[in-house]
Amino acid sequence: MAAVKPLSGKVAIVTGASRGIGRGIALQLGQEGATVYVTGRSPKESDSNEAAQNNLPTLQSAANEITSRGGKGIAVYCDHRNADDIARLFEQVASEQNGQLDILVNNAFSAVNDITKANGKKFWELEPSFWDSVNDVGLRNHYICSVHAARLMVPKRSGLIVTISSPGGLRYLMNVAYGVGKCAKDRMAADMAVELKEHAVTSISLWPGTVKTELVMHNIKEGMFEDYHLEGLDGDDIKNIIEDGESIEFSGMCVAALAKDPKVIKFTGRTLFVGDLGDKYGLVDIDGRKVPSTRSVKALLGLLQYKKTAALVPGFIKIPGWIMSASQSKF
Ligand SMILES: NC(=O)c1ccc[n+]([C@@H]2O[C@H](COP(=O)([O-])OP(=O)(O)OC[C@H]3O[C@@H](n4cnc5c(N)ncnc54)[C@H](O)[C@@H]3O)[C@@H](O)[C@H]2O)c1
Repeated sequence: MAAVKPLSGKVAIVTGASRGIGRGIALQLGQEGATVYVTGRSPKESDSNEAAQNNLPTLQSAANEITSRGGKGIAVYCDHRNADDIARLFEQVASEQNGQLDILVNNAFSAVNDITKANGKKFWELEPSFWDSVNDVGLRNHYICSVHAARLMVPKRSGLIVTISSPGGLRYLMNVAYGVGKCAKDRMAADMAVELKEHAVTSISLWPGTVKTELVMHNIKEGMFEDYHLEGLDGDDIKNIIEDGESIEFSGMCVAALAKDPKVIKFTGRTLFVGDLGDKYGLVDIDGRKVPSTRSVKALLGLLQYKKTAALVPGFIKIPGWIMSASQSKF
């Protein structure tokens, strides 16, 4: 008889899971046996056209792969810019799962291409609508999803809400709208934790490292990084960093490890780095590589292209989180 998988009987929603980090998280939760609702935009809208034209994966293929890995994948078309669509998604899950929702992963994001195209432009040189492109799906939608999820989780005194963020939450990165959105997500996860803790529901923010998603790999092939510049690095440096990045599934391994941890509430309110969770839970990426922490001095030097110095620094030396936080003090 096949062994029962650790997340068998658990119900998860992963938003924006047709491709990228959301897809990787959904696959890993499915592999551990969960029923996973994966969302993406309507097939009539640009997402699926983009997928078909650019040979990117589709939402239904994510659902099929979850099922083939031993979970149950359910594809739901939901435009996360639209509050009614979001409400319908949670109604569907509540009615099909008898009010049970164990895991919400706030991941959907609509601005990867707009941000790449905006490279080098100041906020006043972009249309004000750039904010909406980044933060309608990338922030507002996560708040709305969390409201609906908490309404299902609080009465059951159980649940895990993971919000996918990035180092843009700590300091200026790429552009103003991006950093403000990420900083707000970290704060949203922390403030939700204050109100959820007495109800035994966990809320954390998770920072992946650099991830070689299908879309950025496609964009590299299309030459979108040729004239790109970021923090003193040029397009070739950025391409190398992305190509050397972690797989879309490593964040998923971390979310699955958190979901399996009976003491996960001890992390509530915190912003966690995937590299640190890899160390804690003994995880390696699907290609067998160890993923460095965003706090690793060696990895940071490597990212800044000080490769010779990085080679001399032991991998276990990490910048304490409080120093990173204090270095960006508002006061
Ligand atoms: N890629 C990286 O290196 C990296 C690193 C750290 C953090 N992040 C963060 O991870 C998150 C996901 O990024 P990604 O790189 O995987 O993005 P992606 O563009 O590859 O995937 C985004 C997903 O969201 C979906 N989506 C977009 N608009 C939608 C809408 N209106 N309704 C429903 N679904 C919609 C897309 O279909 C897709 O499935 C973002 O918050 C990003 O900032 C990414």
